[in-house]
Amino acid sequence: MYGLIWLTDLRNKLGRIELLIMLTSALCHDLDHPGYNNVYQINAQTDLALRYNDISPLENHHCAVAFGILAKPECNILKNLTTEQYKHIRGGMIKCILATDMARHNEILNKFKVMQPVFDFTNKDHKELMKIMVKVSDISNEARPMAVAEPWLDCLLQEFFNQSDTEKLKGLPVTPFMDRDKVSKPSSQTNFIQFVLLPLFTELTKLFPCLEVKAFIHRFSSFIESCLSKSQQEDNRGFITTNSSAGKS
Ligand SMILES: Nc1nc2c(ncn2[C@@H]2O[C@H](COP(=O)(O)O)[C@@H](O)[C@H]2O)c(=O)[nH]1
Ligand SMILES: [Zn+2]
Repeated sequence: MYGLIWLTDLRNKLGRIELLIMLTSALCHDLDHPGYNNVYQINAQTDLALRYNDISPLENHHCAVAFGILAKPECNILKNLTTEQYKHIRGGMIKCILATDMARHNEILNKFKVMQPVFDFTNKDHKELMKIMVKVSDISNEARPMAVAEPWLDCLLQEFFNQSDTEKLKGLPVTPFMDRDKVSKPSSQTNFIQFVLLPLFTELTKLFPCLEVKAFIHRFSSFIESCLSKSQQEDNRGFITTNSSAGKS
């Protein structure tokens, strides 16, 4: 989120309170995540699903935990604000964190698409952008350099497989995109990139064309780096072979 705010120059387009809402939401949006998604929570009738009546149980929980932390005097970064400012920030954070429920992905993206052609940073209704920014920060692991992205992806797949294993064990419906017998790393990622990430990035880059070039250069430079390091390894191997054969002769 911090990087996105800089890349898109949002510091000069939104107010400081909006920036605070986005940064704090991004930081808190997955607090106390149990590693099992909403579908599991609902099917397994967990305490969270019962508490939140099956409505975005996880995101409601992350948000409640965030405000529980903020209520502690030693953690309350909002304590010097006015009641009005606090209410505004709380309302904004609740909207942004609840927007990270992937079941609402299309609803939120479609709303943003509609306002795209007439987007106005000063229009109150166009604060939808803040949700999009939090969502992009949440799911854009794949936009980072491969060396950073891949270990996180491995953790995500481990989390998926753990959930589907538990679903099988408990006789619950098995979430297909988490099933180790049905998905692989490439199949999972090509689908996610094609159907979720690209449509989201496409909309955001219409508003911030600078992202397209920067993201491309970033990806391209890491691709070049990996090619270079591969060719260097090959060179090194060649060097060792030449040397050892020279030694033999
Ligand atoms: N197959 C992939 N799914 C991904 C990836 N990045 C995110 N996601 C999905 O989004 C949710 C985000 O919700 P969260 O509450 O867990 O943050 C996550 O669970 C995945 O379902 C990805 O790179 N590949
Ligand atoms: Zn989440």
